[in-house]
Amino acid sequence: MGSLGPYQRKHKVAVVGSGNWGTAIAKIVAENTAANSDVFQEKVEMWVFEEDVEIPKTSQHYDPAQTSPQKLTEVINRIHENVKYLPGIPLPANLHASPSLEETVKDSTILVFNLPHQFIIKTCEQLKGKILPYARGISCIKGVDVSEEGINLFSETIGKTLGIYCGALSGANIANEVAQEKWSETSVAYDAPTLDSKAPTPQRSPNASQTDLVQFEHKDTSGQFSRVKLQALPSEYPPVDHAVLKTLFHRHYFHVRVVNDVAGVSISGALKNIVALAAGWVDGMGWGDNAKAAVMRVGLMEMVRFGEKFFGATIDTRTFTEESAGVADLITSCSGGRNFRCAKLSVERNQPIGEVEKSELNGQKLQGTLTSAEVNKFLKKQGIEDQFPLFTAVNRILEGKMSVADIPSHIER
Ligand SMILES: NC(=O)C1=CN([C@@H]2O[C@H](COP(=O)(O)OP(=O)(O)OC[C@H]3O[C@@H](n4cnc5c(N)ncnc54)[C@H](O)[C@@H]3O)[C@@H](O)[C@H]2O)C=CC1
Ligand SMILES: O=C(CO)COP(=O)(O)O
Repeated sequence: MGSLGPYQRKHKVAVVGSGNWGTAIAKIVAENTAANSDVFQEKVEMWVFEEDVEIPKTSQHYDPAQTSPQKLTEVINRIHENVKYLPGIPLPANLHASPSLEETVKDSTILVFNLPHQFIIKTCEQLKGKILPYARGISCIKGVDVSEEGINLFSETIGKTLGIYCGALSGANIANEVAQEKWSETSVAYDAPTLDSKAPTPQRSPNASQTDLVQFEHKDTSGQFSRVKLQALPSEYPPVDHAVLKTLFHRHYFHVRVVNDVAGVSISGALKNIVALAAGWVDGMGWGDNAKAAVMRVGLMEMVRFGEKFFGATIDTRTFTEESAGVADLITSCSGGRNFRCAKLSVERNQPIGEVEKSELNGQKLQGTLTSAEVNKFLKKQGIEDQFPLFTAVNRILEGKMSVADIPSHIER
């Protein structure tokens, strides 16, 4: 592609995570860095939580002479396929798998985080001090960092842990469909940090240098904001803005809309997983599409209520209905997502969902079960479980304290 224009340096992009969605997003990013080599270095590093794998007999790469298991990173780099988490999908040759977190992120200016949410905090702890201080992040994680004490978006948790700004990517994106290049949309949320001198007067810091940026970050359930100082990206690099992020993620089969509402995009991606469990159970009961639509209606209402209550000052509730990350993701997840499919099977087989997850997903992870427990713990602590009857019902069913048959009467209360 063209020249660097006024910029002397190109962005180096790393993807932290290589599961089903992690690998699909790494494929997109590597395709785009190759197609836009004026802005990005072509080679993309992808961190793999290393494990031994066997190439299945059904794969064109199966070799009967290979009798012992092989390292997943070596397989990906040799045959350009993630045989365990995204089988059958050819990966670009400029995507390199690495078992080392430190090597993966070295010198990277854009970090894409894409792991099941239960692993992100530990992974970020290991990244502390290993990244460029002016790097920028995008979290593709669907989950929220909830404890009894408070809620953080994972973009915020990543940002705080690493001292960087982090946005979010979320949408109606079943990974296998996106990897097969079937058309879909997504939402990228990025509210670029501003020069401190441009900050609203009450928040302006008298001691800030021209290179300091500030970000106003949701603080806690009181709706307060904390002021976070960030290192500005050196002027040798193209600024990480909506245009650059669109160039990084948009493909002819993956249409990106970039918005500012990081909270709305993240919250809907996390909470729809709880609703998808209920949709799967209801479907497993054979109750039909009307019943599933009822669960989705109440679920969407609770998603919006949760967002307004705990992220009221920052969230744009139109995100829930107008962006891919909102109702579109709810619909696709309640049609063919893993949470939906495993919940449905658990009713049909009368088997705990955790057992279905182990037997059906080959190491992929459900996010709804854990998110349900985490959100419930938080709601209980706030004393407002009754304002979220569907979320509460899902948690009680997972805990074995309520049956799926009780959902209609419970959500009508
Ligand atoms: N799969 C999908 O269709 C989509 C998933 N997402 C979201 O993307 C995020 C990542 O999901 P997937 O890539 O699908 O993951 P996945 O469900 O395929 O999970 C497996 C991944 O977890 C890794 N892992 C296992 N133990 C680990 C450990 N102790 N530490 C670090 N990593 C470990 C595995 O190596 C593997 O890469 C989730 O939050 C998910 O909700 C979002 C859109 C679509
Ligand atoms: O987030 C998804 C689709 O947008 C995938 O959901 P599952 O994790 O339930 O498969």
